[in-house]
Amino acid sequence: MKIFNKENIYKADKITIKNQNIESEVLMERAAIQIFGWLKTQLQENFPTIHLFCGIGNNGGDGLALARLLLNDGYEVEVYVVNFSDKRSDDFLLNLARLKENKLWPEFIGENSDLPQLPEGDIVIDAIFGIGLNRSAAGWIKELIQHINTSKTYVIAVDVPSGLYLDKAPDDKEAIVKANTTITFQFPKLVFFLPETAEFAGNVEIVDLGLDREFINTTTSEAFLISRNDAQRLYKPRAKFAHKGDFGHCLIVGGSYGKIGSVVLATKAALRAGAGKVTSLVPECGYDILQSTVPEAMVITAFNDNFLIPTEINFKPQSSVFGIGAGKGKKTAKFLEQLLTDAHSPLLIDADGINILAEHTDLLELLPEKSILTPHPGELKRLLGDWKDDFEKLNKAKDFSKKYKVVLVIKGAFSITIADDNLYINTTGNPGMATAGSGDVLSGIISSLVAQGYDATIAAVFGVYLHGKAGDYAAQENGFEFVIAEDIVNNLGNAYKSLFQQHPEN
Ligand SMILES: NC(=O)C1=CN([C@@H]2O[C@H](COP(=O)(O)OP(=O)(O)OC[C@H]3O[C@@H](n4cnc5c(N)ncnc54)[C@H](OP(=O)(O)O)[C@@H]3O)[C@@H](O)[C@H]2O)[C@@H](O)CC1
Ligand SMILES: [K+]
Repeated sequence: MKIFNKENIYKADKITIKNQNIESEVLMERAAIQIFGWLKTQLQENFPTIHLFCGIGNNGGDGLALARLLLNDGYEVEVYVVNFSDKRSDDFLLNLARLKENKLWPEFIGENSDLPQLPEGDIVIDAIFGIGLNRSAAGWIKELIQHINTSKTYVIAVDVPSGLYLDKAPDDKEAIVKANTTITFQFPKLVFFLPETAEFAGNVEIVDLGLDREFINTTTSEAFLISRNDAQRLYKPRAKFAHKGDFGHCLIVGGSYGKIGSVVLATKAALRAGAGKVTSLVPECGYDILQSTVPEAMVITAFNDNFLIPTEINFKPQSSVFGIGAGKGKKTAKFLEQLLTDAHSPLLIDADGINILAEHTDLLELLPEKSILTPHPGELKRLLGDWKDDFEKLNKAKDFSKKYKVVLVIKGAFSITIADDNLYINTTGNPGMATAGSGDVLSGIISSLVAQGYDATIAAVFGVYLHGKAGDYAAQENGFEFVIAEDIVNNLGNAYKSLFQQHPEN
């Protein structure tokens, strides 16, 4: 699903009005109807008081239209106009008049007004600012936002939590509504998925306004949200007469004394994700462990008991993983250099592999094109240096990916894959996956997909999706705390199957 920037959202709005030959207020009504429908479904037979805070732009107009629909359906509503300017939009004014026709006169809140009481259990609709925010909320508007945030109401933001910019980091986090749910129109917004700002949006619901399909399809976007429909399209079906040679040979290089488990997990994951053959290369201390825990894999060893040293590899894998559990000793770093120099196919570099690259930046030049790096934020910092906010982090990551022609997967609650100037944001996964070995499983999955012939960017995007989905199945069964990395591997089958189920369970 495309994530549009502010300019393209406004364009989509305009083109729809023109092509569908409608007035702009029709889109506002569609927006209000969508939120009304969502609320009604959630509330069922409950009728809490609903407090609607409406600005004077079109976000406020949406709020007023929603207030009318709720009022006419018998809900108890309290409507406040947050009267920060006299530049009221036409559709705001139209909906204000319609509300008055329905005998509801909103209360106007200004600089010296008392703030309304917001009793626990009531609902707040935040329609103060939408995508038109152009500076931080200040003064009494900020106080109102804080009043909403400290209340014990359930807060639903219309389109965007008021005070949150779409295209830059907040300059005052105290001046942003903290929503429980954000119902956003047509397009997901990037800031809802970035670590510093996701908390303001809460649960995100995307509702359709019927905006111009052709414009959406033909307009390019730099960012995408990957949901089930997108993942489904990435899947490569298997031919009936396929044989294991068609699904590639994946090499997993890693491990050191006490850390052979990481290679076991990645090896299993690579096999379960579908690689035709998997060979693991470990120090000798790992030989028995791998042979007995993963009999399906082949094992070769470095001539050293406890850590990896340069070792000759006498076959050409279609993909390789380097770094998991490897440590970053001198000889291990030398081995990475050898692997990079001899590589015939993209490498996936994780964990200590990334730390070695950060310490020996000359090695970066040797990375084969389309290699994949999968850092968590700490490893990314070692690679890129510090950043002041999420936007700077993404820009630095994009520059890095372009410079070295590699795919970056930044791991997190919403993992982000960066390649060719594009961002792909993952939607699967859960806090149960914050557990040892989870990243090793991801490395195995992605590398397995590369071995099977998936393009590196697609392998990363699809692999991250499958990994999260498998983790969701694991957590669904036994709860977040119970999940260990092995459970993620064991649910990969469910993750694949869910792509094509009519009604997936999660
Ligand atoms: N696109 C679509 O498809 C559809 C969009 N729709 C809806 O429209 C929304 C966008 O509406 P919008 O453009 O009128 O902007 P909005 O967010 O209401 O605010 C603008 C006002 O805020 C003001 N202002 C800004 N910052 C401020 C500050 N810190 N402190 C004080 N004032 C500040 C600014 O004033 P100014 O800067 O000019 O002083 C201006 O008056 C969108 O989010 C969605 O809800 C739907 O109706 C249907 C289809
Ligand atoms: K809002």
